Amino acid sequence: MSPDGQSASDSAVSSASDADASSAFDSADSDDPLVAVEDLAVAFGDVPVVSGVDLRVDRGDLVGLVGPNGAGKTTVLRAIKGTVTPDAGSVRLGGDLASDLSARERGRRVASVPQETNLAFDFRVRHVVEMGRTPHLGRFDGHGPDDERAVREAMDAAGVARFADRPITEVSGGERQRVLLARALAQETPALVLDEPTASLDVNHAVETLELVSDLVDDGRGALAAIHDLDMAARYCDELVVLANGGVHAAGPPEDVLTADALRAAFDAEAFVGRSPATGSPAVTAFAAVDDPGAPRGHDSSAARDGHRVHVVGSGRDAARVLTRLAAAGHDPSLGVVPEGDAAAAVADDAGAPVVVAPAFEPVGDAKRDAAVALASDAAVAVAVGRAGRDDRSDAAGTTDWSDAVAPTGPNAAVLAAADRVVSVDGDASDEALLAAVRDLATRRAEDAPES
Ligand SMILES: Nc1ncnc2c1ncn2[C@@H]1O[C@H](COP(=O)(O)OP(=O)(O)OP(=O)(O)O)[C@@H](O)[C@H]1O
Repeated sequence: MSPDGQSASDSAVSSASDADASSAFDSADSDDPLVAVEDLAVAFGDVPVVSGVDLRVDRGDLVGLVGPNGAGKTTVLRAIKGTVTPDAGSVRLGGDLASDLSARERGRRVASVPQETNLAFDFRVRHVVEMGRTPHLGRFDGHGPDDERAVREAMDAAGVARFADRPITEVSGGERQRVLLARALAQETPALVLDEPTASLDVNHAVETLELVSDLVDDGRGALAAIHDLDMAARYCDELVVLANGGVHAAGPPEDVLTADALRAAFDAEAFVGRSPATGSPAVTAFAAVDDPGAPRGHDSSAARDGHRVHVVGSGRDAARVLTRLAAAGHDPSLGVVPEGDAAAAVADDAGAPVVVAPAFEPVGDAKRDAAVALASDAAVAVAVGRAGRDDRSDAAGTTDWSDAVAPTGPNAAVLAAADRVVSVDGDASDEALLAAVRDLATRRAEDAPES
């Protein structure tokens, strides 16, 4: 196939044909998806980029397209816009094959916000936004009141009215991105495709932009957005499509799709997926991969991690961090005993890790202690997270002093005693040291185990 003309790719619509002026798309009455991509394949020359891509955007859907650099997100969006011709498969807009539609009709069905633009001329911002009206104009029409209203509303919504009379060449990268959003809004299409719409935006404008798209979707439009920021994608999108390794790696609601295994397989990243306390949506913490020969990584390693059962003893943020890092590295952690409300307990819940929690101001009961002992003795390794040399203990009143949960006479002494092998770390331990020690002890334990 051939990429067909970069020059046309960034304009709202490249030409106006009257051939289908009467076929104004009104899918409000239709059950057809606004965008349906089926079995799409695109190659540049003889280099395949994506194949077998299926996705659909219905009214009310904000679909996020995520994936590593070079996965083909922009290519898929360009195939939908019609600026790249698929080698195989189909793109339908409102039920009709996009290839059967004129540029004008496509421009009435889908508007795009490109990642970059070649708007080299010093058009005023207002004129760039007015270009969004092109698909709605007859061959000889000027802008009418409806066009002026649409342009005004789009500039207000995207927050560009303030610099409407500035040349586009004299606005910042982030302002330019919002101008392109305004141009797409002025097009008043049922579907929007956005390529990294927040890439150059400060945090306030990034949130405003996604809130705006989200509101438009709630009002009945549909949008497909390539987004690198996984937390933002999880927060705003109804569904995520993960592109990786030449195709769709996973698709579905963010909480189903953003898992540590999926991130490892798609992004080759070590990541912990928790929950944002503020929004409740998945929150991704990625770590620099630690060079570890025992831990295979790579494209086909989604289920191949050599993880071990590791029981963590300790409390607070230090234990939370250790648990997070172990889970991201593919281990299978558990935790306890920790006091109710502890930061590490919240992380364990997010990780789906077994955790034993005891009331903060009472002695640790036998049942709790036994439960943690069982977890520790089942683990290949226990990690004691604490401050070396402390000797805190249950006090005379019978409550538990959690200030150093791993002290030799502290509340978890019996739990640590039950573990086969124990790694002791303090809060400053490096990831490398922690992971190397865990893997080393786990491997030695496996070697020492009697043959069955
Ligand atoms: N016009 C082109 N000619 C040849 N190869 C291209 C062309 N456009 C893109 N590619 C290649 O296709 C692959 C996918 O590129 P694409 O821009 O779609 O990825 P992406 O997922 O959007 O990446 P990023 O996250 O970095 O923006 C890359 O390897 C890229 O180099």
